Amino acid sequence: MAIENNPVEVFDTVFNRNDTQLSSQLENDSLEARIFKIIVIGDSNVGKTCLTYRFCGGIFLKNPEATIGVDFREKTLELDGERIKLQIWDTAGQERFRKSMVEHYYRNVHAVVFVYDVTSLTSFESLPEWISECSRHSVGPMVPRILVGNKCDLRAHREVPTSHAQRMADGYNFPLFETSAKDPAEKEHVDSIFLTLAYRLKNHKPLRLKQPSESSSSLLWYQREHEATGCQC
Ligand SMILES: Nc1nc2c(ncn2[C@@H]2O[C@H](COP(=O)(O)OP(=O)(O)OP(=O)(O)O)[C@@H](O)[C@H]2O)c(=O)[nH]1
Repeated sequence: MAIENNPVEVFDTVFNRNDTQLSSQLENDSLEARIFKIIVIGDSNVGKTCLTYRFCGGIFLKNPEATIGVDFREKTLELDGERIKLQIWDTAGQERFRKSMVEHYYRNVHAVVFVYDVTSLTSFESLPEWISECSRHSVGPMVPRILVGNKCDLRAHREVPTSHAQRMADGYNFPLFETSAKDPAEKEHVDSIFLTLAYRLKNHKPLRLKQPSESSSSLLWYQREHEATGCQC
């Protein structure tokens, strides 16, 4: 089955979880690969799922369903001759879908991507609350954070000027990216968000995460497909 045929099924079969087993499984098992956990946070509908799909699968999802709990995607990168995996936690923006998972989002996180929608002032104004939640969950100041304004393709509907976003980013001392998960011409820009984090994380200590078993893992299938077709950064 080609990934384009049914990407939601491919990713979600094994890796959409909203239970407490997930975290302990990830934390207790032995390390098979150097993995960094990156969480993607922000209001519902800002495009977190689409950004992670664009980065991990190279595609744009027109009609993604609201994330329930968390979805995982992984991407293997080769940086300066070193292989690392980014394990990207696409979190639920809706409060009712994130309640039971919040503790798990933040545990042992290596980097955080805060996303807002440039056509929604409300989503931008929510950022301080997302940033505070992150700090409330003891994410240390050394954990890299990035601010991402998504949906830049909707130029006529923009509500958040770059200058405002830059002021906020400077205030927090985070890098700011503005991009579009939808516009194929922005693919490289989307990649650069995660690559920026990857380079910063390269010298960090990796999480000890389990490599899922080959027989049951859609994720490994996905990775093998992409490695076979050379679809890696
Ligand atoms: N025009 C445009 N639409 C986008 C873009 N990114 C996402 N969308 C659309 O915005 C809607 C929400 O996208 P999602 O990726 O599901 O948003 P989310 O932040 O993951 O939402 P939750 O799972 O509810 O937290 C979908 O209809 C997408 O097709 C973009 O860059 N441009």
